[in-house]
Amino acid sequence: MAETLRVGIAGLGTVGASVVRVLKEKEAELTRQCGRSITVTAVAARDKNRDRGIDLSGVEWFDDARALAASGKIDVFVELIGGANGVAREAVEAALHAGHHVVTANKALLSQQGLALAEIAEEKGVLLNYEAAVAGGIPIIKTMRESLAGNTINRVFGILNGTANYILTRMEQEKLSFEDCLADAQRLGYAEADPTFDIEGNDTAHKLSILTSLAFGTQISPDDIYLEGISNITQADIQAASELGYRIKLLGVAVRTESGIEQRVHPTMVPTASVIAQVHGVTNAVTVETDILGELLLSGPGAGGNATASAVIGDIADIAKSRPGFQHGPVFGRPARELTPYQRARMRSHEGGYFIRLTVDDRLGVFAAIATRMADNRISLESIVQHASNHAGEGQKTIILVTHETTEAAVRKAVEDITADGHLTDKPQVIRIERAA
Ligand SMILES: NC(=O)c1ccc[n+]([C@@H]2O[C@H](COP(=O)([O-])OP(=O)(O)OC[C@H]3O[C@@H](n4cnc5c(N)ncnc54)[C@H](O)[C@@H]3O)[C@@H](O)[C@H]2O)c1
Ligand SMILES: N[C@@H](CCO)C(=O)O
Ligand code: NA
Repeated sequence: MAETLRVGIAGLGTVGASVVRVLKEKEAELTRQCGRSITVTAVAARDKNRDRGIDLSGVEWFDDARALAASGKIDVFVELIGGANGVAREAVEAALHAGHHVVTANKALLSQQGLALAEIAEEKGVLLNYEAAVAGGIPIIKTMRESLAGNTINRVFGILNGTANYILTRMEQEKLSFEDCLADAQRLGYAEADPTFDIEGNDTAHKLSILTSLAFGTQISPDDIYLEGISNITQADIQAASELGYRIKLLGVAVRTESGIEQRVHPTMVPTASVIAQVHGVTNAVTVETDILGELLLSGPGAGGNATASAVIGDIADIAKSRPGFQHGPVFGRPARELTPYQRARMRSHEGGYFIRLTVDDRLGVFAAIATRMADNRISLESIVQHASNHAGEGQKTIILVTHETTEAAVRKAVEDITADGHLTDKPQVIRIERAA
C-alpha cells in the first residue's frame, strides 16, 4: 500500500474540528477507498489549550499556520481559517510554493485571489481543491468542473448561503424575528465570523463569482456583482409574497446575456410551487442550465461542521487517490491563463418580473396615480392590489404591484416618479421575480 497521506490543518473551529473528528472516525473506510491511509500529522490554531472535543495526541502543533503550510512534513495543507487576506492567504500561497496540495473552504479568499492561486497551483502541478467553499456539502464544483465537460452553460443560480435561507425560512414558518433567527444560525455554526457577509449577500456573491468562472470560463470578478442582502425583508413582504403564490429566497444568479454576463445577488420571489421554493433552512440548492444536459438541480446541506467536513474530506480523498507525476486538471475547469476577462452586463438592462410594495397615504386618487406612472414607463402589470394588511399605519394603506417582464431601468424610473409625486409614507420595497421550474 502507498505511504500515508500526511495532512496539515490550519484553523480548528467549526469546520476544522469536524474534519479532524470525521477523518479519525472514518479512517478505515477512507483507507479502503483511497488505497492509502490519510493521517492528520500537524495542526495550527490560535489556542493550544482550548478543548475542541477532538483527539490531537501525536499531532504536531504549529503556532503559525504559515510555518505549517511550508513544512516538509505534510503532503496536503488544509486551510480552514477564513478571510480573503492575512494569514489564510499567506499560508495557502506558502503551501502552493512549497509544492503541497491545498484544500480550502474559503470562498472569500478564492473569490479575491482565486486566479493568482490557480496560476501557482497549475505551475507547480499541485491540486487546489475547494468543494466546501461553494454550497457546503453539495458536490457542485466537482459536477461543474468534471461532469459537465462539453456542456455550454447559460444560467447558474441558487440558494448559496445557509444562514440567510435559515433566517428566511424561520421568519416565514415561525414568524420569528430576524435577530433571533440569526443568533440561532450563529449558535449552530452556520454563520461567517462576520455575519453581515451572510445577511448582506457578500458570501453568496463570493460563491457566485466562483460558479460564474466555472460556468462561463471567465476570470473571477467578485466586485462586478449587483448586491442586495436580506436585512430589509420584513414580515410584510414574506406575507404578501405568500398570498401572491411566491416565496422569498436570497439567490445568486449568473446568466449569459447578449451584452455580457449578468451576476446578481438579491432577495428574490420564486413561485411557491417551484422546486427551489421547497428548499428550507440551512439547505442550499444550485440549478445549472446547459445545452446538452438541460436543467440540473443539486440540493443539500449548505453549512455546518459535518456537511462542510464531508466536502473537505472528499477533496482530501481525491488527493490521496492521485499519483505523483499525474497531470491534474485546471483549478477553474480551464487553465487559469486562458480564462477570459469578465464582461459585465449592466444591471439596468436586467429583464424580469417585479414585486413592488408601496406604503401610501390613504387618499382618493393615489391608486390611479400609481397605475398611471407604471403605464408612463411602459410597465405592464400582472396585478395591482390594495392590500388589506395590518402593516401600514393609521391613515396609510399598502399597494402591491406585480409586473410582467420589464426592465430594471423602467422599474427604477417608475419608482422614482412615484416617490417624487409625494404619495409614499415609507421606503418602497422592490423585489425581483426569478423564473424557476
Ligand atoms: N461553518 C460553515 O458552515 C462553513 C461552511 C463552508 C465554508 N466555511 C468556511 O470555512 C472556513 C472556516 O469556517 P468556520 O466556520 O470553521 O470558522 P470558525 O471561526 O469556527 O473557525 C476558524 C478558526 O480559525 C482560527 N484562526 C483564526 N486565525 C488563525 C490563525 N492565524 N492561525 C490559525 N488559526 C486561526 C480561529 O481561532 C477559529 O477557531 C471559513 O473560510 C468559512 O467561510 C464554513
Ligand atoms: N456562512 C456560510 C457557510 C457556508 O459557506 C453559510 O451560511 O452558507
Ligand atoms: Na460544495
